Amino acid sequence: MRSALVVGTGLIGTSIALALSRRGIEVYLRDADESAVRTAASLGAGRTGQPPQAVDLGILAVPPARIGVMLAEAQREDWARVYTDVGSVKALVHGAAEDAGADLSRFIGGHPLAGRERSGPLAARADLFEGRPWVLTPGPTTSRDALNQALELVSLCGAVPVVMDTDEHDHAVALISHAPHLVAALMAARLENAREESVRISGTGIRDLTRIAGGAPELWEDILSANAPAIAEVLAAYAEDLRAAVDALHAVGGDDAEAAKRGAADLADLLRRGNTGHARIPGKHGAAPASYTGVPVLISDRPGELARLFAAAGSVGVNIEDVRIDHSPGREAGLVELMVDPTVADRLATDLAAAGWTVQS
Ligand SMILES: NC(=O)c1ccc[n+]([C@@H]2O[C@H](COP(=O)([O-])OP(=O)(O)OC[C@H]3O[C@@H](n4cnc5c(N)ncnc54)[C@H](O)[C@@H]3O)[C@@H](O)[C@H]2O)c1
Ligand SMILES: O=C(O)C(=O)C[C@]1(C(=O)O)C=C[C@@H](O)C=C1
Repeated sequence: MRSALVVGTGLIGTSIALALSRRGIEVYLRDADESAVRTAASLGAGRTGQPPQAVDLGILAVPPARIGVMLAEAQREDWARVYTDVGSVKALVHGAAEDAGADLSRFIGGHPLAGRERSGPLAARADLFEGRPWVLTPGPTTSRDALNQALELVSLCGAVPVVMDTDEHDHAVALISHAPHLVAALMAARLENAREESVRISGTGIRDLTRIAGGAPELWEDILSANAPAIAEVLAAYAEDLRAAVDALHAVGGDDAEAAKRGAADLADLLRRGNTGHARIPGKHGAAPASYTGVPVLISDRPGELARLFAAAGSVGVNIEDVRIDHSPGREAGLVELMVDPTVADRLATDLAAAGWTVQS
């Protein structure tokens, strides 16, 4: 691939454009919102303006409901040789593209399973897709050229291609992305009118569980509507489990000793199922989930402090696998947990402490 056009320079489009530009691809940017294009260009994601001729790959990174019609229009105006999209649902996109009269042989559906709870070009990151699954949904008529260009895109973004059919994809994301998003929103919505005294003491648990509830409501309304039946099926299963959990809790808190025992066993069973399900979620690069050890370090709230801490870990040869930051508003310090291989955790704690960092035990 030599050239690409990204339509929709928000979080995902700009992240892709940044990754491609860094790999030397000539990237053109387009968006209905002029300021989004200008911002993306100023970040180094590519150039504004019309490409002089059709580019190798057109990447449609707009909300799912817009993709089908946009593909047909792009093909009529010959923006690119072949196209892919990044929409979070796939059957609707393929159906809408067909209804709009698009040439499906020059299109392959795509969906990177990476994102953030923030929108727009300023939230973009060139490394957003590193090691993440990127689903491709070729149809019966998809050309070899479209498949190859999409595979090259995935590889240039550092992601891992996974081929699926559209229905299989939509059922899978209902379970692992869309229903969880709704539940996160339900949990966060409970805080809307909660007492300030309660919300103030929120810890990392509720923060982790509700992070994605911060996503843009317009985009998520579009995504959820486009995959509604599959999501409703998953929610109905949650509802059964919730009913059982409520019954178990009532029994545990009641006067009947036998019922309380059964209720406790039901709760334990649910929690065990949770452990098993959680353990199945793949870790980085699609590998089996690794268990890392956290090294908690207290840092002051000064610009550059985090970068200095990462550099300190790097200088003693330790790879940081993940990081959690607990930043309490109004405090001058934050707690950073460096997640590392268990075999190097003690050495890292000792070396950081020796270098003057406040490592918590
Ligand atoms: N947010 C995520 O975590 C995530 C992850 C993977 C895939 N996706 C998918 O990526 C796509 C984009 O999501 P995002 O999070 O980048 O959203 P975003 O809101 O950050 O960006 C979308 C951009 O599309 C532009 N746009 C909308 N309609 C347009 C049109 N008709 N013509 C030109 N530009 C138009 C908007 O102005 C905006 O700049 C969606 O299809 C979404 O389902 C999102
Ligand atoms: O990490 C996040 O913030 C996301 O919302 C990412 C996430 C996901 O559910 O994993 C959300 C929607 C996309 O279609 C793909 C990825």
